[in-house]
Amino acid sequence: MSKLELLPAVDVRDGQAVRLVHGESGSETSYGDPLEAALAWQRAGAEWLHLVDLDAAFGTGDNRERIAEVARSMDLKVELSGGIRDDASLAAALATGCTRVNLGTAALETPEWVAKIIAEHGDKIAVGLDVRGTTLRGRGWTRDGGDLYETLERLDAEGCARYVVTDIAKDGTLQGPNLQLLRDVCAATDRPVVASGGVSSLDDLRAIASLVPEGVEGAIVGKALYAEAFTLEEALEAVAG
Ligand SMILES: O=C(O)c1ccccc1N[C@@H]1O[C@H](COP(=O)(O)O)[C@@H](O)[C@H]1O
Repeated sequence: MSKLELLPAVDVRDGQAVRLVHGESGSETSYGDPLEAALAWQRAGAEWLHLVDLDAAFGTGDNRERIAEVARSMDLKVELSGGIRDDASLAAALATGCTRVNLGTAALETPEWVAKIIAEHGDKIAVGLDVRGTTLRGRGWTRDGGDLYETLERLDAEGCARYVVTDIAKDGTLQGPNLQLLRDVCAATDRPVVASGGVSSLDDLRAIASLVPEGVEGAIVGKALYAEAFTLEEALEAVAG
């Protein structure tokens, strides 16, 4: 079995590292300084950081300078998300030196622009497929944005390099990942899939790792790490191929 990549998450709202439940604004638990959180994951051996500007995703402002400071301070690979919806926000995101960006709303609302930047930037662009059931959600997960599988087919045809798949119903709940959704998405695309939402235990990570042969490449881990359900060192050991 190949190794599953782990991406500890640092979501930033109002300058603080936070975790949400179901991605709902107002459900924040704060975990302090985002740079300290990111450095802690790096010290623990992370190869990736999933860094999210939640205010930009919700349209309640942005944490652009704080996010850039975190991204630039890291020696590891950074996946940057939240509010990347036009040329200016994309340029600012790429200027942080991040390894790739992850687009949500733009893939639903401005498909021509997304097709153009996929053609220009290749695997520096991932698309976040944030779903309730099989309906995509954008604008801070507050607005419906079409059918998962129709959008996946379109993005595949445009050359999208990878997908970050989040089951909103699971996100931030510590109730376990939606393995069937991951299997279904992997069956519908030949592009790698990063799993997001619901991880609560090392067994959950082992279950996601069992889907590597089907196309799952990585897993984002948030609340379980902050809630100390396990350490990042234990998680990396659990999924080492
Ligand atoms: O990660 C979350 O908890 C989250 C909650 C609510 C909205 C967005 C969230 N996260 C990330 O934001 C991007 C979408 O941002 P945008 O639509 O491109 O502005 C999405 O990929 C999630 O990773």
